Amino acid sequence: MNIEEIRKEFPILEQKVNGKPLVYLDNGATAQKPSIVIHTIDQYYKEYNSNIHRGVHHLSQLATTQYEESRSTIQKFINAKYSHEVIFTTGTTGGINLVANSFGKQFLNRGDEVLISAMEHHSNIVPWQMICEEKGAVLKVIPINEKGELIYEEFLRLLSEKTRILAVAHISNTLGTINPVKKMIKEAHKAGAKVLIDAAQSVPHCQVDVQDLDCDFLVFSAHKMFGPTGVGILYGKEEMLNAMPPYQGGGDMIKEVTFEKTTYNSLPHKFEAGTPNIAGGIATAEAILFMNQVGFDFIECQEKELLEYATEQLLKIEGLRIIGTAENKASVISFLVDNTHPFDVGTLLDQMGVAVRTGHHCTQPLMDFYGIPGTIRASFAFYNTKEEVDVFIAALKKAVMMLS
Ligand SMILES: Cc1ncc(COP(=O)(O)O)c(CN[C@@H](CS)C(=O)O)c1O
Repeated sequence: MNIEEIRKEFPILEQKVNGKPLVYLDNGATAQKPSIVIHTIDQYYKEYNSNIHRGVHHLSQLATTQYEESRSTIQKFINAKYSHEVIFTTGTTGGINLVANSFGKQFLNRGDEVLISAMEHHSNIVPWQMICEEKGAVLKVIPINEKGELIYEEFLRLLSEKTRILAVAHISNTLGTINPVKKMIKEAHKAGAKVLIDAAQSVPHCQVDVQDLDCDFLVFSAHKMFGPTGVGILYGKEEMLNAMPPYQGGGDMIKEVTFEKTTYNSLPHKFEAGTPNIAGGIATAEAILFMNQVGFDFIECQEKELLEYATEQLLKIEGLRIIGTAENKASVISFLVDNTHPFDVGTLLDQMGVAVRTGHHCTQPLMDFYGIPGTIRASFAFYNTKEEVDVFIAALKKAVMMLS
């Protein structure tokens, strides 16, 4: 598919905002949905809505088959060894909380260390703070440099025999920095630590292969990769997930319940208590099949072009400073303009139909590092175009003029 054919698959891109064509540059917050994803959810509720794993009737069998086939599609998408290593969660946040609590309960003890980085999203900071407080473990933070890159020597220095788990973003949602996670995983394993990769911002943009990475856990959200909200995926190595206690109790996660004792279900259901977002889970597979149809060659090439072009045009604007200038970067640009506040710029851009995000992007410690309250962030997806970048730049120039 060429870019015109791709954009036709996203109905929302035809929308007007404040009378202007929508230019959607907030894909880091959530991506837009292709028609096949929308249709799949509509079709489920119209044709075979029922609960899964329990009913003997036709609709339940159909829904169960579709849901479990989605699990297999996800397994192949991230190249997991087994489909039961794919756990449906509520999102990246849900997945990290599951690992922090279950892994933490089983393997974290007083004086142990959890290692994260200074660029982490709050959902990869707060759950670890909570479990460290509960278990008397210590949270350590890998510092970054002014460009927004991890200081690798500091990472190696902070790793020790006390490090139980390393939890880092593959790609920063605020800076766009791509971290060298494969070699970090190798080093962490040498030190005896397990590794969780927050792949919320990488799965939508590049091929992620969990066996090649050799990570112990990897989490991401369907809504950032063109699927529905309320669905996330936790990948975990079979031996890790089998060694961890359930995270939530309820239906589906049990084998047998008596008032004296309950035995638990096997993987993946041990970690999937209660009725899930069935339609969302099924539609997630369609989002993946759509991405496969577009192809990562196109996705990575298109987004690289957009990043380079947008960066070049932004740097022509006087008083503009880009926050996050890593050598290895994804299509996320955070920036500030002298004598303006991000919120004001974002508001004026919205009046011109351009959707960006402003604020701390759930990375307040990162804002503290730069000594700023927040940034303006443009985050691109493969359906954005250079023409949209031109509209964005013209609107930004107008906004800056109005504010100065
Ligand atoms: C790196 C990273 N890690 C975790 C999350 C949380 O994803 P959830 O689907 O909300 O659970 C996000 C979501 N970042 C959004 C909302 S703050 C952004 O605008 O950048 C993320 O980018």
